[in-house]
Amino acid sequence: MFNQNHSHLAARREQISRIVVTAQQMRNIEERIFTKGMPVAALMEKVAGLITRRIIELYPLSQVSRIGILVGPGHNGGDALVVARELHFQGYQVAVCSPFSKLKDLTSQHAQYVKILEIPVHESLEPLAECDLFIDGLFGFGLERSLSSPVDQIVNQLNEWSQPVVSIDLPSGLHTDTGEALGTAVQATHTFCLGLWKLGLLQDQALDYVGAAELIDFDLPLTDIQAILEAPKIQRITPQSAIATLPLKRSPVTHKYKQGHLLLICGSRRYTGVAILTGLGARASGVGMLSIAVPESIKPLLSAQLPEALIIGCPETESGAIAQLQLPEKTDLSSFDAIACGPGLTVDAKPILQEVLDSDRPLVLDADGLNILAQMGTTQTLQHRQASTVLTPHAGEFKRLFPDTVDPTKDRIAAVRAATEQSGAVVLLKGARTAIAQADCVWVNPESTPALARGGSGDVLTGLLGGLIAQATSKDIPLVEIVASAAWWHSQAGILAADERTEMGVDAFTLTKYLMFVVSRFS
Ligand SMILES: NC(=O)C1=CN([C@@H]2O[C@H](COP(=O)(O)OP(=O)(O)OC[C@H]3O[C@@H](n4cnc5c(N)ncnc54)[C@H](O)[C@@H]3O)[C@@H](O)[C@H]2O)[C@@H](O)CC1
Ligand SMILES: Nc1ncnc2c1ncn2[C@@H]1O[C@H](COP(=O)(O)OP(=O)(O)O)[C@@H](O)[C@H]1O
Ligand SMILES: [K+]
Repeated sequence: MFNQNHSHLAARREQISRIVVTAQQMRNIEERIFTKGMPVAALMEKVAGLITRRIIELYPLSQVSRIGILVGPGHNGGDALVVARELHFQGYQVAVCSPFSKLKDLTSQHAQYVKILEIPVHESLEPLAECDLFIDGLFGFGLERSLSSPVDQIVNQLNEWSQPVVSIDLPSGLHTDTGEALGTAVQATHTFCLGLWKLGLLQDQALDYVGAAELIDFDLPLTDIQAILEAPKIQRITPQSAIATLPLKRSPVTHKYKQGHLLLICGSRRYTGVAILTGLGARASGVGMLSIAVPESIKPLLSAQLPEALIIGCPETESGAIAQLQLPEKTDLSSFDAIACGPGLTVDAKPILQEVLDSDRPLVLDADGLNILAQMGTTQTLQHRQASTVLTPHAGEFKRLFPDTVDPTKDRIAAVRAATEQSGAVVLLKGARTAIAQADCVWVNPESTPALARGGSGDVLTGLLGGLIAQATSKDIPLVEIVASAAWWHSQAGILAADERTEMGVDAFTLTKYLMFVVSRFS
């Protein structure tokens, strides 16, 4: 019985940790449970109790004694006032900054009560300058417009000070869905996201404000969540979701051709190292057979670095790009389980792209593969493909591929969704929080490291991804999930490498060495 409950809780935790909501969806979920009878005030007590407990764990009285609480007009402010009261009872010296004259009813009642408890309440922030810690309860998902005076000045002042800040639900000022700072926003040390992950916290532009983010689960029933969240669904990649798609178990009687055959087409005389890095990424995927097509003149270099791979030397252009694919005898593109094409090709390799697009194999396009595709016209060109295509642009490549759609620097999730809808491809938009979309399904990689912001780390991803797709062709796993798992694996290797070697120590070659440790750690 105990075990059953335990596994039930673990399953809930996993499900909850994958869900991502917009402000409107969160509002609808909460309304649903309030309509069913959960009192708003009771929920606020519960949530604030959980927040208080976590603050005490992170900032015990032995280290922090004075806490400043910033209170906004809505229920985010209400949460903050309950936290103020509870911290006061726990022995902290609490002071409140409440710059709004009009508060929602419940918030106003809590404001009255903290005054009765003789907790000092100020309209300005200045009297709180000596606090050791701040709790930001100005706005949560109810923020509707840019911060204006005086609250914008309060936020700017707070950001200038050096004390840690815990934001309740979201750093105040951030748009709940796009993560954009509306005018200004609190730069938090910790963000305690309440109930379900808000989309804005997974957008790159929010990351300078969010600090370390964690979810405070307050037991929203899964049935109520599921009743509101219809497709399209946005999900966070978790270790469990990623590991589930990796080709970890092999049949004892398998052989190399059953473990996938990947063709990489990459490199030029100018970009030799790129081809090596892509090859090393593919090697780490565990793919059964690896063939790498490169210009003839760099074949010896590739052979030296990847002795297990079949290196196919191809005729080259004057500039040192692959001029045409020259596959070994009795081999054509249908001999491979997947093709990954693009890193280091240069745009002179244009005829190659047409050839791989015409094949009926799953195809990953990256780097120059994307630049050539953009020249050809993304949507029209991909219309003719018979098999799946995965595009892996960073924001610059994305804009070239999809010039007339949502700007990926404004809303990455909306952008990646529009791109998959337009092109029919699986689109992986690289960044700090890489987003992957196919049809109405979106996955976001919630954890990574800026150590990966370094030339060559994307090439490693292309090889890894190609190798995983080649191995999965006989399995019944949605392609978008394999792509999401590759992004997760790549980031986790970066995190592991950065932990051991600092963020400066993760060059792309080193990254390839850490890939296998991720799987052994999590599986
Ligand atoms: N409903 C509940 O009982 C729960 C509420 N929760 C908390 O409540 C928050 C949402 O509460 P609310 O819907 O009241 O929203 P907020 O507290 O985020 O703020 C909305 C209030 O601010 C005003 N406002 C919006 N933008 C403004 C701006 N730029 N300048 C000045 N005023 C502005 C609105 O008119 C409204 O009164 C969540 O983020 C969370 O902290 C959670 O604790 C979960 C349970
Ligand atoms: N700030 C960051 N945080 C986490 N990951 C990042 C960050 N910046 C870049 N990355 C990751 O590093 C890789 C860079 O790929 P890309 O831009 O194609 O570089 P390259 O072509 O030089 O290999 C991508 O996987 C991307 O998601
Ligand atoms: K807040």
